[in-house]
Order: sequence, then structure tokens, then C-alpha cells
Amino acid sequence: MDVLEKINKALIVSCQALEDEPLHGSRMMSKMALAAEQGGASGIRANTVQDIQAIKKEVDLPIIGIIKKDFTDSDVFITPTIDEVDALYREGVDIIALDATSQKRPDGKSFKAFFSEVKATYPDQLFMADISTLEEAIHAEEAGVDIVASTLAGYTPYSKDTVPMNLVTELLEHLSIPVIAEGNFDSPEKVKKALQLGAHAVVVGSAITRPQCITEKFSQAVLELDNQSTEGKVIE
Ligand SMILES: CC(=O)N[C@H](C=O)[C@@H](O)[C@H](O)[C@H](O)COP(=O)(O)O
Repeated sequence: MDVLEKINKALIVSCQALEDEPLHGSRMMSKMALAAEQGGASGIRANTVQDIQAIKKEVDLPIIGIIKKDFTDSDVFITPTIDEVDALYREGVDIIALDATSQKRPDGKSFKAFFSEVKATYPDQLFMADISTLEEAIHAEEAGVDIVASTLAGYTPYSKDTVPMNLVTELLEHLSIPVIAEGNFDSPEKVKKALQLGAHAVVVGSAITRPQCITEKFSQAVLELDNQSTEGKVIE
């Protein structure tokens, strides 16, 4: 079975914790991946070669690999240059995801020019374009990517108000390559809906693997209750 078949109509769990997050560390991410596998995930999305190596020791699932890197002169941060693509290729990940937004890239190239170099260097590798708008998705498909994902909807200055589910609906209408729903698909209902719409797979991250975000939802509910009772009180 090829990789696209393995993740067809499936849940992929993103196991990522940056340096400033409480669960940062490859061992922790590998255990998150193991928990995801035990819970029924069909794939893992992971950041950095170290995390990917640790995850591969724990699970036997297709991996979407990324390397996040910040540049002072560019907001493109997911697998931004060919150096990160090369590191992921050498690691042998099933799919390499990269930023395909129209924001200024660190190398100053357009996504089309960047990707044409990438594709020529690694012709057999599967590539997934993380985009924030329909236009970027269409350009990515034209550039020759294999998969498009709604990962960056809401994260570029010009997509702030985009609802990821609505973007996925649009992508499915206009593209002929597989569309992966990713970015704020934070409930089982949203996952089901995206798959029913026709998404090839859904990537869920924070709602499963970032306990600080999960806790925040619960503590927010407690705060709302506190506010309601304060509002109801008669202050003498
Ligand atoms: C914007 C950005 O940096 N997204 C990252 C992309 O790799 C991850 O931090 C997200 O967790 C992932 O996309 C899954 O999304 P969510 O965590 O909303 O389920």
C-alpha cells in the first residue's frame, strides 16, 4: 500500500513541542506518537530530525516531516529553505511538508521558483504544501506539489478571518490533488465533517498533544462560570 493510501480517510496526529513549550523534547514527542498510535492514528506529523528519529523508534506509521526555522527577514517558517528539505529527505520521511504561502521567502524566491529547484533535486519525494488561501493552493498545485493542506489558514496576515473548514471546502472544489484538513480541527466532529466533505485526511495537533492548550479550554470554562456567578450576585 502506498503512503497516500495508508492515510486515506484517516487521522494524522501532529506531535510537536517547540523549545518554549512544556513538553519540548524528543522522548516526550515519541511517547506522544506512541499514544497517538495506540489511540488509532494512521500517521504522525513531526518537527525536527531529532523528534522524527525518536518517533520512528516508537511507531511504525507514515510520517509527515517538517523543520520549523525562524528568519528575521521572513515570516516563512515551515521547512523554509532547501537545507531543511535536504535534512528531511536524508531522514527518509514519507511526506515533506513546506510553507507554500505567498509571503516573502528567506531566499527571496517565489514558491514556484523554490519548489521547482526542490522537485528537480528530489524527484521521487512526496511534498505537501502548507497554505493559507485558495490562491496559494492553486499555485502550489500548478508548481507540482502532491498534497495541499490548510495548515496556515489564519496564520498569514491576509488570512486572519479564514475559517479552516470553509477553506477546505473551497480547496476541494478547485483542486484535483488530495487535500488535507489541518489547523484548528480541534474536535472529533470537525474531523468527521472534513472527511465527509472529501478531505483525504485530517491532521490534529494541539487538541491532542498540547496539554497546556487542552487545560486552557477547561480553565476557560471555569472562569466563565466564575464570571456568571459574580454577575448574578447582588453587591450591597
Ligand atoms: C501554525 C503552525 O505553526 N502550525 C504547526 C504546523 O506544523 C503546528 O504547530 C500545528 O500544531 C499543526 O499544524 C496542527 O494544527 P492544530 O494544532 O491547530 O491542530
